Amino acid sequence: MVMGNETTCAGQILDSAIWKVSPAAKKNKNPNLGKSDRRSEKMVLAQLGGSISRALQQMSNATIIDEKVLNDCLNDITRALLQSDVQFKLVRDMQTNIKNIVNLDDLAAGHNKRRIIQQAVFNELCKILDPGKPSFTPKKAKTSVVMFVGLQGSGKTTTCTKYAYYHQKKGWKPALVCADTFRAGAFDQLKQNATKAKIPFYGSYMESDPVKIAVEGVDRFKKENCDLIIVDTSGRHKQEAALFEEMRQVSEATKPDLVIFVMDSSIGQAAFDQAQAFKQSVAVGAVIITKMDGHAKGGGALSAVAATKSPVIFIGTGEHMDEFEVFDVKPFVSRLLGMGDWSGFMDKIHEVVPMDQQPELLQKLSEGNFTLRIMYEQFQNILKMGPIGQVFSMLPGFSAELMPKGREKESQAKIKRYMTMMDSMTNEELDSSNPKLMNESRMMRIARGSGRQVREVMEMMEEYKRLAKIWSKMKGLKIPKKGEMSALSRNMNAQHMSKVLPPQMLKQIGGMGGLQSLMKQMGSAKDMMGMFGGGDK
Ligand SMILES: Nc1nc2c(ncn2[C@@H]2O[C@H](COP(=O)(O)OP(=O)(O)OP(=O)(O)O)[C@@H](O)[C@H]2O)c(=O)[nH]1
Repeated sequence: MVMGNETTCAGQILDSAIWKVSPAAKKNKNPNLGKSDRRSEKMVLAQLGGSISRALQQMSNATIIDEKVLNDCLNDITRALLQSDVQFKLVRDMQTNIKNIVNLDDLAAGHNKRRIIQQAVFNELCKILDPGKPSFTPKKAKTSVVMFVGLQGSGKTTTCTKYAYYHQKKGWKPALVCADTFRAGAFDQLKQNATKAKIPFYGSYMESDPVKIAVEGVDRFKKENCDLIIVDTSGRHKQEAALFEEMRQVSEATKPDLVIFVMDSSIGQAAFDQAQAFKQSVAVGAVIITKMDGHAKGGGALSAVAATKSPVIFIGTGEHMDEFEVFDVKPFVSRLLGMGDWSGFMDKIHEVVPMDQQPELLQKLSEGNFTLRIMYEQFQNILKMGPIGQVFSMLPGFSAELMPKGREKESQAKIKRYMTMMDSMTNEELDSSNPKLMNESRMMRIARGSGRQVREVMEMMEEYKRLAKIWSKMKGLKIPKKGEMSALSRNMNAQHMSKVLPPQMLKQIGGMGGLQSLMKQMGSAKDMMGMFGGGDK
């Protein structure tokens, strides 16, 4: 037996975001997303979200909404879902439900049609993704055994380590048991991952009985008071009886508190059957979808939930240990439909802008006094936020589709270029909010100092002026403290927001009327709050 050594168990951004997306949004040509968008769910289903948004837009453009227009719209949505690998039956049920919910008389009476149907689609997608009961949640300092199951190559072993690492960072004492005796190299892989993350592990090169290893490992770590014992199991290339029998035996012997089914997001229509087959052998209680960073259409996630009646709890968004995200249904669906996620966005600001800079920044934001230094600091913050598209997609009205592949990288490179030029500025230049200070000779000096063209310095100044203009519109805006979503909605009125939002975004929301009703709903309806990330936390 081989045991791992027990080591020490181991705004402004808002407006800059708006600016940056605008040129890309205008183009809106390439909905495909690539590796650079690795992070996350909101990117993965961008195409689906885009198709649904388009269907809704087309419908709301129609002068009269009759049964035919509604049917056409629902057919487009259905097609988009099927193309994204959502199971046929789920899609058909969803269509029927929406038809039952949406009242044509309401639509005819001039209510905001797009929002009514969007809300119905939103609710239906949430219903599919939310099985109604949360999965077992392990408790810190109380031993839990969690068993991972899934086909070979689904990302199971990687995900076990990510799951352990995620909890370890939160102060848990996790441990990994390798009960995969089928794939040569599985133990080495787990050992390597575990060592890197300083997580104790248990496994064997010699023993061929997975049940024996699993039991020994679990016992060992129980004695060592580990609070999260994770059992990695074998996989097979395809669903076969021997695998399911083995899963059943390991489960019976280790009595896991939770069985997590790991599924590769790219398996498409096979998702439903595969998930169901595992559920029939062991008591699957939660699902983790991996490789959401790839080109998967992602609809399989919906099918897996439906098949196992278990929630998706995390998603894998890359090969690295920390490319792992908690999965939340409502923000996921709202971003999918291009509805944005305000609380996520605000939380991101609070997460990224250092605490000591926050009051000052918010003060400046409300004063509308925008200097090049502020721009520099905010560029730093934006770069820290990760892919810019991730921030954009949190804005209401923006679907990730508006941030096509390639533009993001370009935007990041541009920001870095601007920062290099600003490094060659004097304090006086950085702290002035008067663009006239930047005369020709200063620009030439900056270009020389940073090894860039004068033309590029001029371009940066144009960008600065545009940003400063948006900032001036943010004057007086009160930004809520972390998690204070309802305060945000109270403090921002539609008038204010309509000035700040780029025109095409405003159009997407449904013009001033759409924005007003959106903000009203944000302030009152609890459900809508959920739509934007769950409301106050
Ligand atoms: N891009 C990406 N790759 C992933 C992700 N999760 C896992 N992988 C990769 O997928 C491949 C298979 O992952 P493993 O963890 O070995 O798969 P497994 O399901 O444990 O395979 P078996 O042990 O044979 O059952 C590896 O190359 C991983 O790095 C993810 O979220 N994104």
